[in-house]
Amino acid sequence: MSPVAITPSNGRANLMMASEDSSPGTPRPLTLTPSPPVSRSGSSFDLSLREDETELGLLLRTLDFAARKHTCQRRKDVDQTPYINHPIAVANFLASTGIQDVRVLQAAVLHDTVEDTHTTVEEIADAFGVDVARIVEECSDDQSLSGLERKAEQVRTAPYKSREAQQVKLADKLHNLESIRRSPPVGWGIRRIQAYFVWAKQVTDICGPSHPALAERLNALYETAYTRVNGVYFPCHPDACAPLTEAEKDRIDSRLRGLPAGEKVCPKPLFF
Ligand SMILES: Nc1nc2c(ncn2[C@@H]2O[C@H](COP(=O)(O)OP(=O)(O)O)[C@@H](OP(=O)(O)OP(=O)(O)O)[C@H]2O)c(=O)[nH]1
Repeated sequence: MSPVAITPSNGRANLMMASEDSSPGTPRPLTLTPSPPVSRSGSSFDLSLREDETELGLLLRTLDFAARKHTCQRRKDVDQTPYINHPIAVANFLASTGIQDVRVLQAAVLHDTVEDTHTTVEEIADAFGVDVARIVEECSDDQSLSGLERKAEQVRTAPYKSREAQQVKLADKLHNLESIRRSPPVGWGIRRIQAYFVWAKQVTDICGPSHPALAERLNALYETAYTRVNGVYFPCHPDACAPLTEAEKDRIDSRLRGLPAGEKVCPKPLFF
């Protein structure tokens, strides 16, 4: 996705492509100065509340927007969980660890809409204000890059993201990592799981200071997450984990025993 400079204008979005003045074919300039906290951005507090709308109503409108955008999408786990479960869980991690800024919770709910659906940053700014749009933009990978390049970009740009975007990143990674430990994406083997954990730790080590409560949960996970694939037990993070004990193997067995074998996706077609 292209970098977008967002400037507030009468509470409405006024978005300028950062590359507008570049000649065609010129690589787009990358912003490498730390983003100011959203709370100190041009719009001092842009909540985009509609007339008579409460913050709770705004959050529900945001959930409704994200649910529509992700309607046809599923997660990669064996259950093919509805995709919307992920952004809801990310927002819930933040709310349950003390984040009260509704713009951060909205951005968490919306964080994959630009990257994974046809939603634009401008559309989000229009519906929810420039602050939320900017956080979502900061959390969106450039889809024109390869998977490996996107991963490298996340590590490279993490220090320059706003505190709010870093908080969403922490919650996003925590949910993905917990999902992998509980039920790895179909087809993922040991190497891929460990590579994801190693990479995620690089990103979350940088973002950690933005929200110590989540950083602590992530560190606990890196140190204690083990799983089993094709009968082989292993630590999810090859370096951060303590040696695997027999008691831990039993815990893995009992956790995985509850998982479906993958022959039926959930939900079976149920229509109400
Ligand atoms: N753990 C897990 N991940 C799932 C699942 N379903 C979808 N995903 C998404 O898949 C990506 C991780 O898979 P990769 O193989 O590393 O990434 P890629 O498909 O985008 O190349 C994550 O997004 P990402 O944008 O690459 O990473 P992130 O920035 O969201 O962490 C994650 O949000 C699932 O069931 N479990």
